[in-house]
Amino acid sequence: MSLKTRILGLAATLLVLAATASWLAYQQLSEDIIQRWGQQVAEIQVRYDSARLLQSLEREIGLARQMADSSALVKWAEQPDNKALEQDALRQAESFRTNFRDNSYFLALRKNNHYYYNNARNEFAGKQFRYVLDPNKPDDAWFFQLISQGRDFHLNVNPDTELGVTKLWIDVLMRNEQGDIVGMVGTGLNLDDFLKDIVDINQDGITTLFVDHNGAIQLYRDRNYIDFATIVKPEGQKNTVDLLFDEPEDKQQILGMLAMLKKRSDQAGQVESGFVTVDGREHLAGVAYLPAIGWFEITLLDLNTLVPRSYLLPLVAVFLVALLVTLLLFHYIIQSRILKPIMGLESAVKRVREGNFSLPRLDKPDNEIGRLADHFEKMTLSMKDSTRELENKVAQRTDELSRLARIDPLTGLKNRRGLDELLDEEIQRSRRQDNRFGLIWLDIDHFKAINDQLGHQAGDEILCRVALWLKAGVRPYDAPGRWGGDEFVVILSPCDAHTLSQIANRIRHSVEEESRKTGTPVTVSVGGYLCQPGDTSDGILREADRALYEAKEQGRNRVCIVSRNDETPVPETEL
Ligand SMILES: Nc1nc2c(ncn2[C@@H]2O[C@H](COP(=O)(O)OP(=O)(O)OP(=O)(O)O)[C@@H](O)[C@H]2O)c(=O)[nH]1
Repeated sequence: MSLKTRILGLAATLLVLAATASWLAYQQLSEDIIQRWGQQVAEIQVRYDSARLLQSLEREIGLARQMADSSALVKWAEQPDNKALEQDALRQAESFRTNFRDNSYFLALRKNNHYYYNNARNEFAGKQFRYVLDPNKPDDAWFFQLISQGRDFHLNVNPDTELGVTKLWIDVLMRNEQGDIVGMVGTGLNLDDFLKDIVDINQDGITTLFVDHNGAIQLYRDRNYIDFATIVKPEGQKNTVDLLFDEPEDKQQILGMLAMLKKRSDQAGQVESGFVTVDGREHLAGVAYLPAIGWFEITLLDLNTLVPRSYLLPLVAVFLVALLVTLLLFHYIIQSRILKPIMGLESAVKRVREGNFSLPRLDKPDNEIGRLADHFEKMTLSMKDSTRELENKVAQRTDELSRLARIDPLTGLKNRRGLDELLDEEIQRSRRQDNRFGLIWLDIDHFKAINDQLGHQAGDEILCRVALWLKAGVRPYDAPGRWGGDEFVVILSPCDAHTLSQIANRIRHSVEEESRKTGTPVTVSVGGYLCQPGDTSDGILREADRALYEAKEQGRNRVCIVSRNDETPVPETEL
């Protein structure tokens, strides 16, 4: 796998890992933030809603309590048939009516179960006695139930069928000095107005409801859930708060919170919160106990509406785009600073390995790779120089060897190989140009005897001297050479019969004369042949050898020129 593929793979893996980690962190963090925030908001909202309810009710409850404590009312309740007391009491009740927010009151006497009522329109002035409460009538059960429970104060959401209104009733027991219950007074608040003020708040995602100490729903925006006349309903038939939740664990959680808060009712301002599912949506529920009225306030926050996670999505998008840009940048840097220079370097190394020292322009980023490329370039240049130098030396050496291979080391003349090559060239030229050339083959006479008498060293010196005389005796463009032992060959080109004879004789004479001067006289026998176009190398040598043989045969120290049958041998000519 190439480095580029690996780096791209690594970058892609990193991208996926980073994106996954970021997404998980975002999920966790956003949930955490929303939970913390939600819990604080839930607590604030619960306290705020509780305060609003209590603020609305406190004054009414206070007035109802004052009314229940009114001595005129208590006295009359003890003697309900006393008309004077009745007048007094009803006057008193009417004064309370004008103070109640709803400008209405009710008054029920235990002794005769008489129920009195007047409303804002003073509709029942002078006829406040409305009816007699019947213990066997379900609509009147509230009165008897409250007295039997002996709870001094009670809030009751109840439709009054006689009066045709649904109200939130504030019921306060009247007690005489001995503490006996003598009746009940209170006022009612129009439920619709009250719900509008306290519960139907126009805040998206926030639901407020109130439940009584048993968990029965008392104030809720959906009237169908309100547990009207809860006091007279047996347990199990009440619309309790758990009806709002889908999951059994949520129901248990909420009921558990109610129980816990009730237990800690002495600690003011306690709020419990937890996550629940309502209508399939996750909500944060905040619950507070209101000891003043014996109710619980529950606030449900739909967190997805209040703080949709999508709010934070642009953040994730920005992060992902930043990540992508970073990776692209990373890829660009890796590509331009590492991969491209390395690939260039690799192809350069390949070229050099194949013997091509001309490098393309290498990328040299300002890093280790750039420095490596620089070193490689310099190394290649130096290799190129030394290779060229080496090649030159080898060529020189080869030329030298080639020259030496064609030179006789003793005399410095061409050796047999050099003469062979030259002979071939002359044969070619003769054929091409249709001209003739001469070949002289000479041999020192009785050289063996010289060697034997004077020694091999002296023999060598004589060979060298003969070579010098030979060179001096030919034309500058003729080629003398040592064929081997004491035999020499001269190629004369161009040449004719006369020149051949003339030079052959001059050589023979020169060796005889010059050697005499050295004190060691030697003579040579010379054979000559005038080569014709079309002659072969073997034929030429054979003819020259034959001429030399003739010269030897005729007594040595003489020249013998042979020619083809159609030519006359040239007689020896003295110089
Ligand atoms: N000193 C010396 N002697 C050589 C060299 N090469 C060959 N010889 C000797 O040269 C002699 C050649 O003798 P031949 O050509 O056979 O006979 P020759 O004595 O010259 O007699 P003819 O040629 O018949 O006149 C031999 O004794 C070789 O040993 C050499 O390089 N140096």
